[in-house]
Amino acid sequence: MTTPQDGATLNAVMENVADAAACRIEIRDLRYLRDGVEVFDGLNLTLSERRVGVIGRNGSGKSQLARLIAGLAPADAGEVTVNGVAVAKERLKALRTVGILFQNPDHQIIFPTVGEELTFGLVAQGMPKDDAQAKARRTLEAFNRPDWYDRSIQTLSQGQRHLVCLMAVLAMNPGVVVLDEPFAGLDLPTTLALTRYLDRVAPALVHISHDLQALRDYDRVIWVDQGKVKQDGPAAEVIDAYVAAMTGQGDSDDFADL
Ligand SMILES: Nc1ncnc2c1ncn2[C@@H]1O[C@H](COP(=O)(O)OP(=O)(O)OP(=O)(O)O)[C@@H](O)[C@H]1O
Repeated sequence: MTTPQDGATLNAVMENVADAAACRIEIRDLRYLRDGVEVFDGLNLTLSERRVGVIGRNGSGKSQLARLIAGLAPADAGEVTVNGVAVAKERLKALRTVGILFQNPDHQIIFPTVGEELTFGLVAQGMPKDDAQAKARRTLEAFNRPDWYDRSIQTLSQGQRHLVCLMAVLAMNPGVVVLDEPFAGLDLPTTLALTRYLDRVAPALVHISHDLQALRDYDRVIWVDQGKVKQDGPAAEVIDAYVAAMTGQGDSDDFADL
């Protein structure tokens, strides 16, 4: 990947970037069932740090938490608000408040060209189409990809598709970006480049990952286990406790609780 613009230039193009200090996620008495399976029963969390990591075993509830914070699923009881917006109910406001990146860009990209993909999110936010197209072009320029506007998604590599998703999300200027393992399967330089982009311009990040190293410098890490917060605190402390516990479990060759 080629070098992006510096953070100040990116911020200027992203426009109206939310103040990181004002970003706040409130999860109150959250109950959530997925196809009859109880994923959360009374979860409470307040997140106001700039970089929050979420870790936990397969099936512990991390992706469902990401969907709930992004407002993509309604809670069965309780509420999730991001910067005061009830994200599942106030969908238009939620699109301006929180963005999400999934593991597989092909689950996120809908349109055949890069320009259409970036324009779509902005129009969904309520921007007139001409303005949205102009902003899509400005965003591509900020990421040193001005020639990608008419580029077919099919001609892009997996890493490049991730970059399209990232640009589409950041063009919408969300205060909070939720990352649901978006870099799994990418090579190290691509992962580092995408992470650097995010670090420069995303006001607040909630990053779900099995890559514990990527979260070591975060302000806070939450270990989720069977839909509950098992440990919550400084990154190094929580990650070390998690590794110690998982190393013990890994010795047992038991998949029963997966
Ligand atoms: N589409 C679905 N239908 C029914 N149950 C689901 C669905 N998706 C997830 N679940 C259940 O919800 C629970 C939490 O799953 P979730 O995907 O949030 O786990 P995760 O922590 O993200 O796991 P992984 O690390 O494997 O991605 C699991 O018990 C899972 O079986």
